[in-house]
Amino acid sequence: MAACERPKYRPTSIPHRDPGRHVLSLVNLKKSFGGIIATDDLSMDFSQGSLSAIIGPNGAGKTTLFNLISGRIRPDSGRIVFNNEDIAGLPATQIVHKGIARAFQVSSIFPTFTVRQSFEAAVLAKWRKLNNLFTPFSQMATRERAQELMEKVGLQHRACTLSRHLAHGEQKLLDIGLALALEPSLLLLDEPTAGMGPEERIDMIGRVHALWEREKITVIFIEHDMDIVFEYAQVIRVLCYGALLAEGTAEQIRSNQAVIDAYLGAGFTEDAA
Ligand SMILES: Nc1ncnc2c1ncn2[C@@H]1O[C@H](COP(=O)(O)OP(=O)(O)OP(=O)(O)O)[C@@H](O)[C@H]1O
Repeated sequence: MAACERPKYRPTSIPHRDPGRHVLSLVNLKKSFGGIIATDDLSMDFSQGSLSAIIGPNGAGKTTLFNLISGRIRPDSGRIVFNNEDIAGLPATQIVHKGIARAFQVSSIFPTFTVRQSFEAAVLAKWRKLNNLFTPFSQMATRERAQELMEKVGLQHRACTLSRHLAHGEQKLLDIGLALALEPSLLLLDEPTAGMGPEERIDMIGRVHALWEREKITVIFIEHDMDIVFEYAQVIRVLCYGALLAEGTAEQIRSNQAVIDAYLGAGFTEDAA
């Protein structure tokens, strides 16, 4: 892939405008680390119930963007409007409470738990947040909810397996399932197919797509696999040096000259044909 050069124009073209209700809007969001501008005056809107991808070269600011939305880091300036409320700078725990969950390596929190125990712990954590410490919880209800979540991500056959003994793809499913236990309306997925072979990737993104359809939640995923992005994302946003280079449908992004120049590379259109 071609190296990303700082965009001279910004953004070159935004042919796509999503007409749906915006569940999340980023307004002039900025974040720097010393002299590095990781998020460069980003503004973008995410429609409720959409499945969209964030792409861009290494160092483009994708992870930083997820860190900002999920409250892991605070922006220098700008707004993150979620369900009409500015959540910029709120602590991560409060943001989860408001309905944004991020699936990443949570399984490592429960390495000595079985899959069922991990789900039960996540369900209890969610319910404890909603009630007070002394609210009695039915073991049956916890078990049923954990079972439901395991089935949602297709891990019910691994209920008695220790989390750390799961295969790589199964760990990812556990991460996603544990994020779903938080009952989010917006789910952030950080490279759901990373480290997988071609067949496993298709299987994983197929599961993510099925979940998105069934749960009717908004999903934003970071992904490097262009075949997956172009096949599954309704809207694709391309970052380059922290700025929005372009946004649009697969067709629009594929043929966007600025994206080809900065990210996809000149050979891409011929390869795709
Ligand atoms: N905590 C930090 N301290 C200093 N610099 C950081 C920090 N986090 C990110 N950066 C820098 O900000 C820029 C954006 O990084 P980020 O990880 O968001 O990019 P990315 O698009 O997710 O990259 P990749 O695809 O490699 O994961 C990079 O130059 C990175 O080195």
